[in-house]
Amino acid sequence: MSPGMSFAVDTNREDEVQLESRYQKGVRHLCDSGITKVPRKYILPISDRPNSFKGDQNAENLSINLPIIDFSQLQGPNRYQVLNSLAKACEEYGFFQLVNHGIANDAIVKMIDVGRRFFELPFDERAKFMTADMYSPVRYGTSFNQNKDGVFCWRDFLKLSCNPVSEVLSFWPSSPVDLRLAAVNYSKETKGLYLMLMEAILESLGLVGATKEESDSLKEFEDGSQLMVVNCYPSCPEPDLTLGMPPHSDYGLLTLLLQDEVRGLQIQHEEKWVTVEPIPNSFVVNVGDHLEIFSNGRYKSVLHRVLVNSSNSRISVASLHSLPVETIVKPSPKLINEANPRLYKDTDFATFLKYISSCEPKSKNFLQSRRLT
Ligand SMILES: O=C(O)CCC(=O)C(=O)O
Ligand SMILES: [Fe+2]
Repeated sequence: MSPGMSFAVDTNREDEVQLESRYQKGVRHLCDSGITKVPRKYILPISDRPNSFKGDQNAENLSINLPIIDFSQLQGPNRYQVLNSLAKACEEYGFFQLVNHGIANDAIVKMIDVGRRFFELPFDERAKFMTADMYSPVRYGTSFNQNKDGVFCWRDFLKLSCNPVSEVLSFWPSSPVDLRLAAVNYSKETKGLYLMLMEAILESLGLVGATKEESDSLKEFEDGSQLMVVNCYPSCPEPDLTLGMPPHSDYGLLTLLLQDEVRGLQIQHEEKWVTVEPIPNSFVVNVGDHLEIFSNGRYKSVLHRVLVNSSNSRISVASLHSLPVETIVKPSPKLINEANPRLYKDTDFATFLKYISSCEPKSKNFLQSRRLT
C-alpha cells in the first residue's frame, strides 16, 4: 500500500470516529448543528422504513381509534361493563386510551413542559447524565440501545428511576430548577393511577379475591418498580428514512404514556402499522411483556414504534411499571390448567438486561425468548 493510500484510510477512520462520537451526543445536538439531510447512521434499510409497503399497506394513511376506557366509570355502578371492555382491549389491541383519569391537568402540563425544557438545556448540562450503567437512577441518551444499534433512531431520552424516591431524587437533574418537583409529583400521580388500573386488570382476569395470598400480591405491585422515560423526537429533515423508535414491546406490566398533540405513535394491529390519534387529556396505556407473561398470554404485549416528521418536534413521557426488580415474573398459577398450559418461563429484570445487552432488540424478541413453545 502506498503511503498516500494509508493516509487516506486513516483520515477516513478518524472522520468516522468523530462522527460516531457526535451521534452518541444525541439527535437534538445533531439538529442544533443545522443539518439538512439525515446522516447515513440514521438511514434504515428500505424494508424497515416507515412507508415500506408490506402487503397492501401504506403506513402513513392508517390511523386507529383505540378502545377508550373511562376511568371514572370504573369507580361507579358500571364497573363490571368497564372491566369487560378493559379485558377486550388488552386481549385484542394490547392498548387503550384512558380518559377521565383524575390526574390534575397542571401535573401533566408541568411534566411535559419541564421535559421539553430539559432537552433545550446546553448539551454539556444534559451530558452530565450520560452513562452506560443500566441501573443508574438517571440516564440521558439517544437512539434505542445506543451501545448496540447499528442504525440509530431519531430520539433522545431522559430516564428517571422512581423508587424509592427518597434515594433517587438527589441524582435527578437539578436543572431546569423545577424538574425534580414536577417529576416527583407526576411519578406519584401515575403510580397511584397504575395501582388502581392494575387492581382492575387483576379483577378482569378473575384474580382479585379475599384471600391473604391475593392481598399479598397486591402489596407486591405497590412495592414495584417505576421508570419514567421522557422521549424527545426533534423534527427531522427526511422523516421517511428513519424512525423515532424501532418496533419494540415494553418490558414491564403496564406503561402509561403521555404524548403531546403531535402524532407519531404507531401500533401493530391486525398485521398493519396504525397511527394512534392523540386525545387531549388522556393516557395511552399498554400491556407490557410482564403482563403478557403473568396473564399466560391472555393479554397481549403489542409491538409499537414511533414516526418522526419534518415540521414538529414531539415529546412523550412513558411511565413503565412492573414488580420489584428482583422479583421473578411468571404466569399466575390460577390462570394455568389443563386447557391452558403454561406458555412462558420464569423471568426477571436481570435476565432482561442480559438479553438486551447481548443482542439488538428490534422486535418482540425478548418476550419470544421467554416462550416455552
Ligand atoms: O413516544 C411514544 O409515543 C412511544 C414511546 C415508547 O414506546 C416508549 O417509551 O417505550
Ligand atoms: Fe414503548
